[in-house]
Amino acid sequence: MQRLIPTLRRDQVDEALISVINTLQICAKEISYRLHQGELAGVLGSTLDENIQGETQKKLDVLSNQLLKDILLECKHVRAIASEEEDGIVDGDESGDYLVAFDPLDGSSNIDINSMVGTIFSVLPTPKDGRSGPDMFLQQGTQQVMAGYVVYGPSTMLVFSTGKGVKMFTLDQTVGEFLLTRSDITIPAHTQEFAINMSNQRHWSPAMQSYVTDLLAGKQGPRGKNFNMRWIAAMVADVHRVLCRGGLFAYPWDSRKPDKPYKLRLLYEANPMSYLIEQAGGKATTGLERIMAVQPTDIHQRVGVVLGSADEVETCLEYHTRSGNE
Ligand SMILES: O=P(O)(O)OC[C@H]1O[C@](O)(COP(=O)(O)O)[C@@H](O)[C@@H]1O
Ligand SMILES: [Mg+2]
Ligand SMILES: [Mg+2]
Repeated sequence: MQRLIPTLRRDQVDEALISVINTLQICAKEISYRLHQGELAGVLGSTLDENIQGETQKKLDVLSNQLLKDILLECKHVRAIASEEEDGIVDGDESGDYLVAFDPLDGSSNIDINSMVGTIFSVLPTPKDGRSGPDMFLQQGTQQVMAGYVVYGPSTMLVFSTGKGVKMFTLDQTVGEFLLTRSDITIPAHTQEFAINMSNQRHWSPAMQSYVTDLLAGKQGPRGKNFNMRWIAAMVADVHRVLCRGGLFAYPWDSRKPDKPYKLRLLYEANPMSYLIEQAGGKATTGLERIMAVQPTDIHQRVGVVLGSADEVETCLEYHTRSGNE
């Protein structure tokens, strides 16, 4: 089975980027080890702090963030990092060619129940126009040179793309190395499976409500087929399932908190996952436009997300278009 670094060299990935990916996989192994020790490592539970988004931080959110930050900033190719758990960006090496944005621990609510969580990352080129600070990160998702995630499940998997398809590596615990287990991932265009937090249904836009109502109507409804539903409550795990067997994943606009109508973050969650989904032949939209075409205006910005099997995403968009994209 192929090891990580030789696989990247075969794909002619540039050495600086290989070094960034290598740094990320070192962090992943460290986080994976702590997670698998679970309660024994004393890392479960919450802290008394909130992050910039007003969410209570879990001990593992803080620990994973610190690990990624410390190790990435030691890599001379990293110009700066931005994290869901940091107020602002943190500068690295002035001459670094890459910026790394990450969600250190995705699916935090799953930590204490020993369910799937992950780490999501996105690598952007350092702009050469003299920009500094957070502005460096305000690039469209189409500019990403690499994106991926680590899913800490029954096995730990590293899934990423450098623009040449999606590859999946599995951590071999016996030798401590990520080995290539699947490549050229392709998402089927059709699906009969969707993932959405149904408890928010009454807060969605009329278009989204009517789309999901028709899915639930099954064979007797306008879609003429039955759909299955799954919700792991960790985007990383739900998107992993979509990459493995197709499906539609959505966290759409909702009216619960008018000042915070979206849940998922553009830089740390939506863009990297969209990059993978598109690399695997799927589609990723906000409900209005391609996610990777959104021009970020703030590093912590949030967006609506509808992604997955191409034809199903298109169908969902038709409901939005018909209702005038309200
Ligand atoms: O609480 P809900 O509505 O099920 O939301 C789950 C969603 O929130 C998230 O957990 C947000 O990510 P964080 O855990 O990094 O804050 C997503 O991974 C997931 O899709
Ligand atoms: Mg997250
Ligand atoms: Mg998180």
